[in-house]
Amino acid sequence: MKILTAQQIKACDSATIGKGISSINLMEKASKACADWINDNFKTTHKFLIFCGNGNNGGDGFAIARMLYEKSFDVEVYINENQKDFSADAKINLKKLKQISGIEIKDFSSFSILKDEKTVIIDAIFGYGLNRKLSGNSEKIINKLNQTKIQKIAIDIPTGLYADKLMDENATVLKADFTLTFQFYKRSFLHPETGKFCGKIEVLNIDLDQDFINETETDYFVIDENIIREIYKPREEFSHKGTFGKSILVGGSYRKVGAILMSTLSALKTGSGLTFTIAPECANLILQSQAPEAMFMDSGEKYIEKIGIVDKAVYGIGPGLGKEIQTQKALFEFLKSYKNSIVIDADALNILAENDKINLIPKNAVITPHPLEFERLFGKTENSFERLELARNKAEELQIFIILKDHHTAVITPDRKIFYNITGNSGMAKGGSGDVLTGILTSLISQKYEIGKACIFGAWLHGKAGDFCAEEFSKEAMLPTDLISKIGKVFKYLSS
Ligand SMILES: NC(=O)C1=CN([C@@H]2O[C@H](COP(=O)(O)OP(=O)(O)OC[C@H]3O[C@@H](n4cnc5c(N)ncnc54)[C@H](OP(=O)(O)O)[C@@H]3O)[C@@H](O)[C@H]2O)[C@H](O)CC1
Ligand SMILES: [K+]
Repeated sequence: MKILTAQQIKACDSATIGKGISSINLMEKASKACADWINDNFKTTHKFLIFCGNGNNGGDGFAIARMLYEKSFDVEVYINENQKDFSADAKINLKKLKQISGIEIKDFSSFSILKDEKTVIIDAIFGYGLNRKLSGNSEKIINKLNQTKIQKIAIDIPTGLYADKLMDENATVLKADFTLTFQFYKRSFLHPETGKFCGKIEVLNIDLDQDFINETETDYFVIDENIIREIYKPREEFSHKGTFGKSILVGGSYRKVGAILMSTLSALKTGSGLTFTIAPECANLILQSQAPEAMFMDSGEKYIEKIGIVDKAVYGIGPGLGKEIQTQKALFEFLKSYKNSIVIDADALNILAENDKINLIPKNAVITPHPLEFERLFGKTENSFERLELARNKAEELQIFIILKDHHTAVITPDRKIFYNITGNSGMAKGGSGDVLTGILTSLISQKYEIGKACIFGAWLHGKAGDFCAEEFSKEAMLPTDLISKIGKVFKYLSS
């Protein structure tokens, strides 16, 4: 799914209006989508306080108020009486509202904080037209609403949040429980500093002009199921284990064998035909007993001393690798002569960063840093937006794929495209999750998925398995090893 900027969405609206639907009818469609969602998710015993701005976000609010009233909800509307004139479409909907005697229209200042959980706040003050930090009455009312401990629904975008960038320093932003947004995710929904204001996001289709959307260039995408179902290749029946590639997982060190075991198991569970693990002798027993399907190639007693090159294989290197000098030398030697596909994670990334050997990362490699590992490799950034721009530059400069792990993991490609993943949850923020991802990615690439597609599919699959785990075990109790056990359920979900 494409992510468009506020400017592009505005242009998309005009293109849609140019195709025959009037702007007021587009607003009616958007507002109806919101009113229908609210009607499906709240009982008529709920009362709605709708706060409206002077632009089209406010216009949505007026129309939603009318529609909820017609659906027998109790509704009150609040406006900023000394704000300047309303937009044309907001004016039309305000006029319609004033003809309904059953709806009171009050000033923001008459709102007082309440506790009644049967009352729900709807924020229709500013949407994608926000172009400066809130001030005056709009800042005051948002602060007041944030102190009100009742449910809040933001229309299109929580007021105070920009669509495409980080908000200003000390900006006031509505903390919503739900965000009902039109047609597209906005980038600010997908970054940690800004996404935390959105609550649960519902993307409502309002049939914007598909030709315009198809023709509009963007570097930003959300990984949705349509993309995944295009990438996923059901397994061929007439095949043999060689058809499904050869994965080599490299890692493990004394007292840190679990990491490479999890990578090995997740590579197996993701369907790799032949799976080998290069690890020190101390890992042999646990690997051979816990992952009998994998073949074990030892290298050193307590830590890896040499990394052999196996032909026509894909390597996943790093989990539990440790940073012994001998291991470091083995890694540098290996990377100097290895020319095939590779996933580099965890300690392998840290070794390269600490020894300033980033130039050893082969072209088309996949690196999977979390923010701290990213910072060690490429330097400090002020925020996640800056970090992503730096990742785009580095992916292009080094011609590599970067999977930047965060609440919403982002896949960055060598041609500077960004694919945000929206599966997964905080239950995955535990040691070992990254090791599972490394196994998944190595396995998919060894099964001849194009590297970029393997990154997108692997990030989505990893998160989807995490969502199944959260459902079954809770976010607190789920473990990375549970993730591995749910990989099969994701494949069954995809083939259903
Ligand atoms: N395709 C869609 O997504 C559709 C969305 N719809 C809704 O339309 C809004 C966007 O409406 P718009 O009128 O462009 O902008 P806003 O309502 O968000 O803002 C209104 C004006 O407010 C001014 N502004 C901006 N920032 C501030 C601020 N901090 N303080 C005060 N005023 C501010 C600005 O005007 P200026 O002239 O003052 O610059 C804004 O223009 C979208 O979010 C949806 O809710 C349509 O209903 C249908 C299609
Ligand atoms: K809003």
